[in-house]
Amino acid sequence: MKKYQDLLRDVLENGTKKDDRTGTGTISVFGRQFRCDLNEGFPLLTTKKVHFKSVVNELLWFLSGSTNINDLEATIWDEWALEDGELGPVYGKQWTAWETKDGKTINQIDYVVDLLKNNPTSRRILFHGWNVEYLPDEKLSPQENARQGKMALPPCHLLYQFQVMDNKLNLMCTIRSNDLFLGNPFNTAQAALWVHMLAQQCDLEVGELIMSIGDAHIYSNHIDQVKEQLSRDPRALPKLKLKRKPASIYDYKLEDFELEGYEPHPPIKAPVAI
Ligand SMILES: Nc1nc(=O)c2c([nH]1)NC[C@@H]1CN(c3ccc(C(=O)N[C@@H](CCC(=O)O)C(=O)O)cc3)CN21
Ligand SMILES: O=c1ccn([C@H]2C[C@H](O)[C@@H](COP(=O)(O)O)O2)c(=O)[nH]1
Repeated sequence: MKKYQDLLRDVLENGTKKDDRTGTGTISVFGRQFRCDLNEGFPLLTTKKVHFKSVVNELLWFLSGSTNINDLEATIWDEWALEDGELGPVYGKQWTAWETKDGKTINQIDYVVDLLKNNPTSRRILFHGWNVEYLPDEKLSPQENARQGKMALPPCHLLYQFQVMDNKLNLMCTIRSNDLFLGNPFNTAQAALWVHMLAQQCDLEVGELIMSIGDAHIYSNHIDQVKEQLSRDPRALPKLKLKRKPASIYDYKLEDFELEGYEPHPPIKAPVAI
């Protein structure tokens, strides 16, 4: 993942100091892309160990439609949830049960699977989470927003646009705001998982992943960790093995995902900005 290191260097060299909602402060650039050919390996960082199980768990949790951290086997959302575990209508709700004015719901994932199988030349194969009716008030805390039926946090990875060319499945994932040290490694690996899972379900080959980022930032309390990471040499990317073909996109389990040859540098801890 030299491209990831190049992005970190770009932000350190060209970024601007900026205040932010969390009060932590960032160095930011605006508008960056990097591309990964998924046939060259699975894009999981090797310059620090990323907890792959949490990456998979969070994705399967989104896909289940749950918005409650009690259904998530990871602690990464704890700081934003209400006492009962609720986060308001965040990712899983918008992806699988977007509410309509007649009181019904639309499953955007079903729509994507249907198009990939039945109309793969379409240029409309996408799902997104930016449901303006449920956006939080930035002046209130995540919990206050969730209590009022709003999202605790608005989506960061908000648009997943797929395209099929030469029987290969490509994805452009748009992220409006990206915590490059903690969030980005999860976001990139999950986007790659989407391509692998949908390609398997729809009898396609994996193609290219394009990560397209709006505000790409390094938090002021992640600088030392970033420098440590930049001092490390990237290693060969692991390979992802899907151990079986589940009956549908909703039937994947943690045990279905196996990484071969993941030999990263040690983990690096960093505080999360709330
Ligand atoms: N500031 C901020 N950055 C984020 O990346 C982020 C948010 N807020 N809010 C919502 C979610 C939660 N996400 C998170 C939160 C924490 C970690 C984190 O602490 N990761 C550690 C440990 C991972 C684990 O527990 O398995 C890491 O070293 O990657 C990662 C993503 C991504 N999102
Ligand atoms: O998947 C995610 C979720 C969150 N983030 C980061 C990006 C920002 O640092 C914060 C969100 O704060 P906003 O003020 O709403 O932009 O969380 C991420 O990188 N990836």
